[in-house]
Amino acid sequence: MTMTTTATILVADDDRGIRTVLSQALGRVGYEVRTTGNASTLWRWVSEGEGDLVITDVVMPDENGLDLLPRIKKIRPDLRIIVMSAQNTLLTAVKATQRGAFEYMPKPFDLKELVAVVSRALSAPRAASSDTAQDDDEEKLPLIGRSSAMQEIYRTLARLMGTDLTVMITGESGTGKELVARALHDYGKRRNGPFVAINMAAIPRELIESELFGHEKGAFTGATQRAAGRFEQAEGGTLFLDEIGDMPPEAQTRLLRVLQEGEYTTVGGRVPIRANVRIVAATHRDLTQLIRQGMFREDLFYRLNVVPIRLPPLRERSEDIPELIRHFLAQAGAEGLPTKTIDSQAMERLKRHRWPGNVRELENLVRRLAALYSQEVIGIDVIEAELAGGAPPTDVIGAGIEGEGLSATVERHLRDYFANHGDGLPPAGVYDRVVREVEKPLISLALEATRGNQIKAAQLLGLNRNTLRKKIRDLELQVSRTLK
Ligand SMILES: Nc1ncnc2c1ncn2[C@@H]1O[C@H](COP(=O)(O)OP(=O)(O)OP(=O)(O)O)[C@@H](O)[C@H]1O
Repeated sequence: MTMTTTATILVADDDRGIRTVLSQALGRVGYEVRTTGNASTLWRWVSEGEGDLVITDVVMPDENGLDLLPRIKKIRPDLRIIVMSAQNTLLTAVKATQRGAFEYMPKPFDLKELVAVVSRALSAPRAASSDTAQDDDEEKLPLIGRSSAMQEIYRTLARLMGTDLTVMITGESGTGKELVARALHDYGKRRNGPFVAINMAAIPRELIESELFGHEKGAFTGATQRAAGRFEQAEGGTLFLDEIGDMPPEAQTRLLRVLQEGEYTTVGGRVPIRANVRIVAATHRDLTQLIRQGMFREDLFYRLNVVPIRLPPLRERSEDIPELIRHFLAQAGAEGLPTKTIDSQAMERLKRHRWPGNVRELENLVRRLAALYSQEVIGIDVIEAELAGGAPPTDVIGAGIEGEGLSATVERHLRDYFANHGDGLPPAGVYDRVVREVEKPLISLALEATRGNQIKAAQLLGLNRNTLRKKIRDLELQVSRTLK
């Protein structure tokens, strides 16, 4: 390591406690430390050419630290800046990185880690900083939640922004893996290229290779013309391989070759094609167990697992639930459904729920609340009834919860719904709204059971294939990529 011990560090934070702690910790390692509680003093020091490194807070009385970043970078492009913030959203992490921060540290942080980051920042080579993206203040946050688990994820995402590293996202179903994959793309350097997703569990196994790599005319029966694969479609962008644990062995071997050699051939083709895609993979399965069972190639795992991101189940970050609920209620409101709030007792109950279906389950519940209940404030009774109704389904239609038939369950829901409107009537269009509520899970489950095979799903449902296709479109079910 270079001689960094005489470096001067400028610290700006309006919290005196933090200033003291940082002074002590950094002073102990031998740095010189100057602290201030406001942005203007920091700016003065920087513009006078002082300091070798800046550590700044975001929210300060006179100015937002993030707004200071571009100005500092302009006059002193080489000055390293570490941003610390208790305002912990993905946007803060991303903005800090976009505006040229060396590192972003969500508060509270580990002092040892901060000291390590400082030392890295001072010794890192002064390369031209990565191109900064346009930043859009009004941008909608794609990921909600400020739990420490989510903050760690934002931090990783911010770090990955300037890279093309392969990422493996693991987590239970509905924890937001696809959303994270999209954020990696949308905030990364390939954001102007395509984002292409493919779900291994939703495509018949025998078609996966040709879906991924494309095929030549005549490569197999039915291949009447050349078709581009997802690798080709994702050229210059990101390829999201969802449910990678379901990839058949031959496709695994082919994928491994692409990752090793950077080239692939189409099914039936001979000429190697250079691949220019960033790979993000995801799975809810335990890949190490699949490796042990001989169902997943270990060498492929290591090629994919360059940067692992583990999304924790919702029950491990229940402090995020109120914010997620507000977000989904607002979303429902923006779609024209009545706006609602949840009272505190109901909220507590929701925070205690185990959420086996994670954020997706929560999102669906909030949508039901917005669509099916007339009261503006949702109380504990409604929540209890809803959570009971979401109990695992039994295997026979007609034998629903508490021994009552499906029809009886539906009737009970509808009775409540009508009753909730007292003497008035619910908003017009009840028929379509209710039928949709039933159709959506039914079709979704049928597709899941047939691994996304629409012909089989149509047979199972007893529907004409075209009718099924239309319903999938109308209900906005995503089939080829993710089974919702
Ligand atoms: N942190 C979050 N903030 C806002 N919405 C979220 C968050 N996490 C998940 N969601 C929403 O929950 C739903 C499920 O997320 P997503 O499809 O990304 O999960 P997944 O882990 O990929 O699920 P699966 O493994 O079943 O494919 C989506 O509608 C997504 O928008």
